[in-house]
Amino acid sequence: MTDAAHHIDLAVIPGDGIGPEVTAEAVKVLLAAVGNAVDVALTEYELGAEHWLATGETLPDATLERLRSHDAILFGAVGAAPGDTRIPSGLIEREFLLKLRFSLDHFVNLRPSRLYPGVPSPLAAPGTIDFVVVREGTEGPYTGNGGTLRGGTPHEVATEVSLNTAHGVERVVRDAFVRASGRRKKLTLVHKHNVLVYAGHLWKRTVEAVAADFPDVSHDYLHVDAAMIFLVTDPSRFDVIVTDNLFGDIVTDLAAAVSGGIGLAASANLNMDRTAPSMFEPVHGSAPDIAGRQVADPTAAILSAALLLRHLGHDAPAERIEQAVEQDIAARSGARSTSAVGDAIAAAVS
Ligand SMILES: NC(=O)C1=CN([C@@H]2O[C@H](COP(=O)(O)OP(=O)(O)OC[C@H]3O[C@@H](n4cnc5c(N)ncnc54)[C@H](O)[C@@H]3O)[C@@H](O)[C@H]2O)C=CC1
Ligand SMILES: CC(C)CC(=O)C(=O)O
Ligand SMILES: [Mg+2]
Repeated sequence: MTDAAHHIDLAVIPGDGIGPEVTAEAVKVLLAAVGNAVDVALTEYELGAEHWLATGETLPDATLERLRSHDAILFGAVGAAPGDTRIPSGLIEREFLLKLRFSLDHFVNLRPSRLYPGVPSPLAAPGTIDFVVVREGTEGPYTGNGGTLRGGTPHEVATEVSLNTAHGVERVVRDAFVRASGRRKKLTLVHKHNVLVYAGHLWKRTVEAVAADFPDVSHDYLHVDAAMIFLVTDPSRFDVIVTDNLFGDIVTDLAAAVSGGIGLAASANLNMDRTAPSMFEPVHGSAPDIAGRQVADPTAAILSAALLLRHLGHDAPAERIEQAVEQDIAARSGARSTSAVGDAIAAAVS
């Protein structure tokens, strides 16, 4: 057996707000699930809005290089409260989080949605939601191409350019087809090519071209606005959704809401070429409105740890976590603290 079968060199970035609270539970459960079978070396990094306030650092290049040396990164969330005027809006999101995702080439942002048995959904019936969103993670409108001309004047012009490359679109579309092939064999491209014609047509042409290599997978297309109707009225029609960085961000918060809440939604930022560590984090943000009160649901972070273990080839402990989460969710009755949820799931996987 290789050393990778027994050892994980894990970077942990708890971040801001509820990030440290939910990440502590994810680490607790991960360690309990692997037990003595895998030696996990943890290195914690203080990064995020609070760190910037204390030091003026977002993501120094030296820190990025240290992060690059780990097997994987477990991340909580970063960001200040929307009204916090001490921190320029977008600074931490762009100069820490997006810099990290782009630098480590996390081109597949995988966000599974499943309505677990026992979870009350505002809209969907049990068993009707089981799809994954494959969100492009390194391009789109999040690349920071843009600017302001004549800022603050009545003639101000603000741009935010969406970058879509043939290479970037092809690799994520191909990944989505591979995933669809291993699932219910249905891929839906979500975009807005009736208005965003240049990017939209590149995505559509790419899906048509890659589809030829996957004759077992059927594919269709929905404009993003109509897709949101079906996500609410008929989520069972989706198996694999592939979409760009911005649409994927929005689609997956709605997907989380209809499948039991943002506290259950896990994600993986994957470098599928394995040229750098992948990063695992809940879909949600730092939730400043509930931070520090031990009321956040750590399930999304815990399920993200399971995705991490799977990515590194530790399928058995990942499976234990997923089953324990499913049982924990099914048995929920009253309110529990963040750490009580983590304790219960950790006990179940030990
Ligand atoms: N990956 C990341 O680090 C992300 C960071 N952010 C940042 O987080 C900050 C807050 O952003 P918001 O727009 O408020 O989004 P958010 O996802 O942090 O919170 C939205 C709502 O969901 C609730 N919520 C989130 N996670 C929860 C959990 N685990 N359990 C129970 N309730 C939960 C919050 O209390 C809030 O009411 C901002 O600075 C934003 O930029 C937002 C999204 C992702
Ligand atoms: C804060 C953003 C950079 C990202 C985001 O909202 C997300 O990835 O879900
Ligand atoms: Mg988001």
